[in-house]
Amino acid sequence: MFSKELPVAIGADHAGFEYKDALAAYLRDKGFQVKDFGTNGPASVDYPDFAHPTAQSVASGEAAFGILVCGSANGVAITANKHAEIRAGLCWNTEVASLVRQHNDANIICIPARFVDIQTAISMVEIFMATAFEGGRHANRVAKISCN
Ligand SMILES: O=C(CO)[C@H](O)[C@H](O)[C@H](O)COP(=O)(O)O
Repeated sequence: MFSKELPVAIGADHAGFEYKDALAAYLRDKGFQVKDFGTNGPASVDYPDFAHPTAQSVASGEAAFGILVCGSANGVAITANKHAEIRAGLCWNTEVASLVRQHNDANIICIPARFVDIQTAISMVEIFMATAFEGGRHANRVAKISCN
């Protein structure tokens, strides 16, 4: 459902960088371009410093969609959703990863690295990428999300 013409934007803090790197390698193997906003090591960092540029890349249309990873995924989700054009959903299994596309037209998936294994993370990204927004009644709801 997402064009390979545009890169995938991906970012993480120190709790998520290993998952970020594994997901980036998976996506490149599948022929996607990846724009990696870091971080790139275990040194403690602040998740907004990585979530904001990732979200901006999606919001600007530079990236097709985004992936954000931190320990619980709450920090990166809260940060990304500060961008008016972003609908960032926290996902912990493949059913939720499908629903966040079907019902919420999410453009960023947020993954809790300390609470899911890497295979689940990869499977969630696969489902997220392959699932279309259902529109209909959901479009009316999504249209009401923005409050500014
Ligand atoms: O923002 C978060 C909490 O929702 C993320 O999970 C961070 O990764 C976490 O806060 C980092 O915690 P740490 O103790 O500094 O590693």
